[in-house]
Formats: sequence, structure tokens, C-alpha cells
Amino acid sequence: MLKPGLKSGPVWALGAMSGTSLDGVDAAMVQTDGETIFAFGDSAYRAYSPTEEAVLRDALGKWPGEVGQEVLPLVQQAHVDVLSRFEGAQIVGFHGQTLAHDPQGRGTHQLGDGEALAMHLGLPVIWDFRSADVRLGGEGAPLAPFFHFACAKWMGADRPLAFLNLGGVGNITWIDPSRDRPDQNGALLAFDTGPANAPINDLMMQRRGQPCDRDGALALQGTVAQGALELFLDEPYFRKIPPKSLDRDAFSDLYTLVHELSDADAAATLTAMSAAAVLQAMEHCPSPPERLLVCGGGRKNPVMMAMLRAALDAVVDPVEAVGLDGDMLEAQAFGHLAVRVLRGLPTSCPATTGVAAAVAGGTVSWPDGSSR
Ligand SMILES: Nc1ncnc2c1ncn2[C@@H]1O[C@H](COP(=O)(O)OP(=O)(O)OP(=O)(O)O)[C@@H](O)[C@H]1O
Ligand SMILES: CC(=O)N[C@H]1[C@@H]2OC[C@@H](O2)[C@@H](O)[C@@H]1O[C@H](C)C(=O)O
Repeated sequence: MLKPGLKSGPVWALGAMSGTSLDGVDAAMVQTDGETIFAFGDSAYRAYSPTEEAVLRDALGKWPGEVGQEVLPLVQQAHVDVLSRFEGAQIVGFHGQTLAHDPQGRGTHQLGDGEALAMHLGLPVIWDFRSADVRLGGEGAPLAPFFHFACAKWMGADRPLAFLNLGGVGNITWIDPSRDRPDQNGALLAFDTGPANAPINDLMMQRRGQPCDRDGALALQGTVAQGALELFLDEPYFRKIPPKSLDRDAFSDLYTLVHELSDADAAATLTAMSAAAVLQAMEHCPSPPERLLVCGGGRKNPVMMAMLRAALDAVVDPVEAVGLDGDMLEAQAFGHLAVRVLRGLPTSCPATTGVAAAVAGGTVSWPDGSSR
């Protein structure tokens, strides 16, 4: 039985997301009934230390049973550190750390123990958001689109628009805000665009021992290798009809294309590849979005943003232009989705993950140790 406050009406949900770029855990409060956003609240960030990041990097591609014993406690502690800073949360949406994603094969793996977290925090924790979708034939990603739909309503959008998340991987959500519900036919189309920051981060780590190309400073000094860019765009993924999703390192073979290049030219070329992948994505949208609202760390890379603006026939703005927080959108998304799971509302549908029918994924764990 749900407590009366959780059954209906707005709930303060605390969402936590640790993304594929392995930089740390974002956490943010959102007041929502799972459909309408009522308010946004506090947020916090807990960076992974270089040592922690190296441990996670080493665990990438691993499935349950293959992961070293030190990895789960690391992920749990990072979440406890950041989630303990909040007051007033009624439920928690806990994404976990994606280590591997192979929806047509072994499934999808988000490391994290929601049961332990619920007992520790004394709050209901909703987690394992992606598995049910994958079991039912979906991609299990992206899942933020149902939240993007709520954001479009929150900002009063009346024309088709798109949210673009530039994290480790990029994903886009095309939205027709005239529809009433996100799972209604024609309301959404969503899919992963291609690599975004992950290859740039990997390059920076290998060549410079730095976590990212801050402000695109290195890419700015380089020249894009057109030949490498064209070979990259030959990748069949770009012509595949969505929904479709990617593992963090799905295209890692293609980065041999930049091996011979100078550091600056390689950074410029990888940045251009991420932007070009977004241009390819436009072909799949039901109608060209007039406006692209960009969230995720890539929006802070001026070279990436300039390349997008040059390539796209759309207004390209960071989500801050409409009053949203581009660093916290995904954390807020998993707070919002947590309320949907709790209330049995769908979190994905054929147009967002390719799942056969709308599905409410996620496990609910209670502070007494029980789960459903
Ligand atoms: N000032 C900046 N200049 C260039 N790149 C930046 C800057 N700030 C952040 N980034 C990039 O953004 C990344 C973090 O993005 P974000 O937090 O959106 O990723 P994520 O949530 O881990 O990924 P995903 O959405 O794929 O799960 C950093 O690793 C870095 O590559
Ligand atoms: C399997 C997985 O964790 N996928 C992430 C990743 O990071 C970006 C992109 O690839 C997206 O598909 C997804 O995250 C966002 C939050 C989503 O599910 O909407």
C-alpha cells in the first residue's frame, strides 16, 4: 500500500544519474506527479575521483558476475555521499552506473543496489529502470524522453522541438507538444544519435592525461580530417531507422581513424564526428525541429556548439535558454520517472525504445528491505 502522499498529487522526487562519461553523480529534486512538473528543487554533484574513474573505466563492458568486488561499493558510496545532502525527498530515482549495454544480446547493465540504498536512506528507491523494456524487446534507452515531453509542456512549447543530450553518448528526443500524453502516437520519437563526449574524453586521457577537452580548447586549434569524417559517416548505424541505442564504446573501432592525427586535429575531428552524427539524426525526425534544446556537458563545448549551429537548419540553444538546468536534466528525469514507475505509468513506448507496447519499467524497493 502506498502512503497517501505517494498515491496521487505532486511528490518531491530526488533523481540520481551517473552517466557514461564517468565524471560523477548528478542529483536533483523535482516536484512532479509523474505527468506534470510542478517545481524544480536543489541539485548537487559528486565527482568521481581520478582513482574511482579509473576503476569504473576498467569495469566498462562487464556484466553481472564479471565486475570486481570493489566497484559496487564505490558506486553505492558515491550515491550515498550526494543523496544524503538533500532534505525533503519523498522518493529516490536511482539510475545506477551503466557498464554495458547490448539490448539485442546480453541485455543492459546498470550497476547499483537499490535495495541497499533504500534501507540506507530510509526512502523508497526506484531503480533498474531499463531491464523490463529490454526484456520486452525494447532498446532500454533512451528513457529521458518521457521527461523531455513533460519539460516541453512545462515550458509551454506549442511547436515541434527537440531535446539533444550531449553526454558520453548523444541522444535526441523529437516532441510534438500538441499531444496530451508522451505515449500517444506521434508525441515522441527518440534515439541515440551517436558518440558525443566519450571519444573526446578518451582521446584527452590517452594523449594528455586530462579528463576532457575543456571548452573545446584543443579542438579549436585543430583542423577536421574530412576523410576520417566521411568514413565515420559510412557507419550503417546512421541510416538505421530509430528507435536505436548505443553502448558507450560502440564505435571505438572507428577512432583508429584519428590515430595518425595530431592531438589538435584528432580532437577537432572527433568533435566534428559528434556534431555530424546529430545532423544525421535530423533525417529521422518526423518533421525538422525548429529548435534544438541542448543539455549535457557537450553544450559547454563552444566548438561542438558552433559545429552544430553551422550544420543544422534550426535554432540551437542550451536548455538554460528556456530556464532548465542542462547539467541536471537527466537526474531530474530519473526523479520524474521514479514517480511514474511508482504509479504504474509507462516510462517508454514503441517510439522511444522500440518496445512492443508502452511499459512501466523499474523496481521499487522500500526502506524495510522489500521490493516489487
Ligand atoms: N566546459 C566543457 N568543455 C568541454 N566539454 C565539457 C565541458 N563541460 C563538460 N564537458 C563534457 O561533458 C561531459 C559530461 O557530460 P554529462 O555529464 O552530460 O555526461 P553523462 O551524463 O556522464 O553522459 P550520458 O548522458 O551519456 O549518460 C564531460 O565528461 C566532458 O566531456
Ligand atoms: C544504456 C545507457 O545508460 N544509455 C544512456 C547513455 O547516455 C546517453 C544515451 O546513452 C542514453 O541512451 C542513455 O541515457 C539517457 C539518460 C537516457 O536514457 O535517456
